[in-house]
Amino acid sequence: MDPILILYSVLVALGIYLLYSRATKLSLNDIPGPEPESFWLGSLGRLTRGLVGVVDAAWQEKFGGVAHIKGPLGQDLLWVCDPRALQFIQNGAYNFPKPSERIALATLTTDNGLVTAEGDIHKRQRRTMMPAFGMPESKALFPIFSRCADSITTRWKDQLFDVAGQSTIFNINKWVSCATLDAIGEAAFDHKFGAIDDQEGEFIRSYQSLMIKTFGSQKDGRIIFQSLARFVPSKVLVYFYDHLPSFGFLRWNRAVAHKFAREMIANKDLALAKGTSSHDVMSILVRANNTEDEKKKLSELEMVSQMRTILLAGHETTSTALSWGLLELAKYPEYQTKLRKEIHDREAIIKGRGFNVNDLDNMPFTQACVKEILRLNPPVYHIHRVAGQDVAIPVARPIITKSGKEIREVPVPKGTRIILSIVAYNRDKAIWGEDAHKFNPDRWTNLPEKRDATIGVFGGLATFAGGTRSCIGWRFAVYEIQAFLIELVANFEFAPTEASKKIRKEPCAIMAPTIEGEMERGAQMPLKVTLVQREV
Ligand code: HEM
Repeated sequence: MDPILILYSVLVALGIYLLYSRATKLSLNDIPGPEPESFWLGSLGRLTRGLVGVVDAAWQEKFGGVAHIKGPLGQDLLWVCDPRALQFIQNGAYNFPKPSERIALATLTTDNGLVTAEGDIHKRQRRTMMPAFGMPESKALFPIFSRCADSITTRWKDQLFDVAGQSTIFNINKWVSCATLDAIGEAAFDHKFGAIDDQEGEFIRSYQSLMIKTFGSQKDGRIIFQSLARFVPSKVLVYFYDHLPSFGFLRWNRAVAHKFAREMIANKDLALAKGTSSHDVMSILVRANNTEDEKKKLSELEMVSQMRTILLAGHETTSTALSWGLLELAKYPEYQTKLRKEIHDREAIIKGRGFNVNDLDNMPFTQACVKEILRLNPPVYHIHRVAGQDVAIPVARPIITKSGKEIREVPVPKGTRIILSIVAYNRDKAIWGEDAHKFNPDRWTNLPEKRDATIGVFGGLATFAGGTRSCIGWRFAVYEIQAFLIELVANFEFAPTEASKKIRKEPCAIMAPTIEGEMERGAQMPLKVTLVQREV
């Protein structure tokens, strides 16, 4: 056969194949979205460096629940806050795994724990850990949380005793961060870190503002590298992160945390053998691991990883939520006064017994404040996933495509990186009302009966995510926030300061509070604190 004819036939066949696959291949091209700011960064510069929630709010206003955005070098990404789409992705978690480049990064922060596990390994780890995070186990921790919150009260009262007007400015974040580290130490490990007394100890320092120091203020090169990292094998990436100078602080944290975790697990094993094991999260986990069938057990590295996971996932998240919450209460004194009145009224009823979880049933405004705090300023504002295969993602509200079609399902090609916007969902006006961007705890008493889709594990909020990979420690966090709020608002009044007007919602995987131009000083939340005068 004539070779020229063969060549032509091959080229024609190839052309037909390319046309066919282009016509049948799923594409996001018809889905509306913002113009990229540049080819190099796409829209990710603004999204990852601007104040948390600002770009999300603009996209939600303009494009609704779904937007096709460009990443660095023209990559296609999907940004989602539509309730039905979030529900679909979170309920089918194993079809939407975490992107490999994100797992490589998370491995540096939590090793091979629950946060980085996928598929069957995740299922096995989660099953072993669940007994430690049930309702009764979490309720039992309430007195620990109250005690740790009280340790702030004692220190602040000491400091305010001699001050005129019994009032001064504290960096709330630092105090709350230390007390919540103590709380997680006792509740999760039956260990006293003593952070509130020694705020400069090695372990404490290795966790202070960890996320800001590691993920704050990302340079262009880092954003581009992080996007291209999807093409690099995970092992190479992990090696790379292990040697990159900008992750030096995180590596130090890892060394300190590993030493602590290994000692702790050895102690727990010993206590179990002697029959003196206690009720903290890790002891429950060690016990559960000892009774599991050999094949389902967690290895030593997995146990160490779970300790790091709990420390990381459970500490800065909760202290951040509390810091933002106290700022909102400072900005809205009428709600602060209402909350304090409910707490004092309840104190009068329980007559010095100390609060317990059952008291919360009779404190609706306190509960409303906690929900509103977690709604308005979710510490984890974005979640990252990848489409494991070609998929049509359903949406609650139809989308009008660029070509003018109305669609109820978004066609998403396999491999597409998806950003789940918790912060946008939590401020969706169709769900939370026209004042969704404002702190208003009263909204919880008159929310619309019917919502588009119930997502999340707490209050219909996306704050703790939902489905198979929802936050395992959400009850722990909610009780902790309740206990701290009750203690602090009962005893102190919070007011804004000149510096607090310059607070930024810093994007660094969590929404950290920093002061404009002072990011190198870490998380700051300077509020004026005044001792509440009480009858004796
Ligand atoms: C206000 C506090 C907290 C917030 C806002 C929060 C939020 C979240 C979110 C959004 C996720 C899902 C992340 C993803 O899938 O990419 C998550 C997962 C997780 N959280 Fe939390 N969390 C909080 C407190 C805690 C606490 C106190 C603990 C433990 C004591 C904890 C342990 C975990 C763990 C282990 C996971 C991974 C679950 C899995 O993948 O199966 N979190 N958290």
